[in-house]
Amino acid sequence: TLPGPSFCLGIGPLISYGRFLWMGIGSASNYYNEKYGEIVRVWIHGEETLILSRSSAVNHVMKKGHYISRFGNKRALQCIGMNENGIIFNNNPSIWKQTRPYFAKALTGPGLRRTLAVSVESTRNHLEKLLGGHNTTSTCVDILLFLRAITLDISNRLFLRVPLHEGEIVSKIQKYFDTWQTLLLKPDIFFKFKWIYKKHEKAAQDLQDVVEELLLKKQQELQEAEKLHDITDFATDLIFAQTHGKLTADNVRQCVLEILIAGPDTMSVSIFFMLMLIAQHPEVEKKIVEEIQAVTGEREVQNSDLQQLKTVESFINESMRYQPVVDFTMRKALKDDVIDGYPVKKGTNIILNLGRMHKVEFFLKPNEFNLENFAQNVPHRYFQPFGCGPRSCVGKYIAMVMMKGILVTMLKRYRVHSHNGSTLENIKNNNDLSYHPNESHSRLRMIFTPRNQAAA
Ligand code: HEM
Repeated sequence: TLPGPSFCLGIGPLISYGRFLWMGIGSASNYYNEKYGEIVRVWIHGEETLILSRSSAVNHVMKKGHYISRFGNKRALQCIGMNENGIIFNNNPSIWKQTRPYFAKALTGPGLRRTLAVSVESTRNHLEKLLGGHNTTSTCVDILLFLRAITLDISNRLFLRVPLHEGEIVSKIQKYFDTWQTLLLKPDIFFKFKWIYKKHEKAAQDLQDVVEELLLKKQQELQEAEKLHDITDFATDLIFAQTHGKLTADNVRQCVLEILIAGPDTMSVSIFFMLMLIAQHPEVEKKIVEEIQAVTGEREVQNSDLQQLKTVESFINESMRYQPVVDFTMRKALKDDVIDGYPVKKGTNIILNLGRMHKVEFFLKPNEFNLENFAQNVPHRYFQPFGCGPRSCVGKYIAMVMMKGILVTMLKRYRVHSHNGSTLENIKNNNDLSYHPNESHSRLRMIFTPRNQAAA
């Protein structure tokens, strides 16, 4: 039998579901793995749910073709437009199979090659806009807002290419994410009380409306253009697919929405954690800055440099391992199976607890932030921040390039410090749909000091 709390006349399922709603998905998963081991059976919404943090079990699920669906309340997914639309929580395998290739095309090949230059330019522009006019040695920056604006701008330049109001959209993306996180596992009864979830519905609708407007602008531009631009983009491909009846309008809008939120939801917080780790580990900063200087000198980072930025790469990997933003991923078994000797029924929900997996196996100093953890080659099965197999992160290559472009461009010019003595250990975090700082009470700030002035 599978380890985990006992059924006990239905009390076990009630308690475990309650724990997920109360603690958040990431925290509850860690609680159960810690208490019962690396393979645990609990219940969410009365459905059997496995929480896996043993690498053999996690890799089994990731690689097999019958775990290509996720789970979540259907009403919640309808409310945020993800039900059978888009890609991230599209639980209809045949529609998901139609949409994923559009993402794969945009996030690899020529798009991937342009990413570094676009990331550098966008980061430079934002740094100049925010800090350029200051003569003072240091500037206090609302860091998450800043990083979200950069990641949104990069995504827009790569995938949509229409003028947009960054501040307004960043705030709508955050509210959309909060809605997604709040509703995802709620019981059906919650949706019977419209007055309770009305504000969430509005938050989701607001972002959908903005994306609709952006798509209209894009369609207009395409109609007015005398010939197609040299570089086609994600949005253009989707609009053509809709014109040819291959994708519905709702699906196209949702795909554009998802490619725009993917960066601000994941990378901005990841880079924030990285900047905090740099601020807390001056010896690591020194190594990174020396490497950047040796490889790029006075010029901006280029694609041909990426292979040589080995310390930067180890630093990004170690940061994602030690302080992950995407701590787990959710799947559903579409067939009966056996995982690590345990029988698993079709329909079972699966949580792959990647963050914990990265701390319980293989690494030399699992509970420390230490670049030595990546000093030797790490076999893929022990380190999967983006997942692997058919439902892995389709943006994994582009995400690495964007993070390198943003970090290198910032660190070449600025030293970063935390504000008011905040450290990763003392800022409050939520570990629900993702692991991120709790921003409900105050905004997080960091101090940027120009390197030339810091040296003087
Ligand atoms: C630090 C950055 C990022 C991390 C750690 C991350 C991690 C992940 C993980 C763990 C998954 C689930 C994989 C699975 O179930 O096996 C995922 C899915 C996904 N990611 Fe990322 N991601 C990042 C950035 C991005 C970016 C920049 C994009 C696109 C611009 C992106 C697009 C997606 C999409 C579309 C999916 C859903 C794929 C599907 O369901 O078929 N991600 N990501």
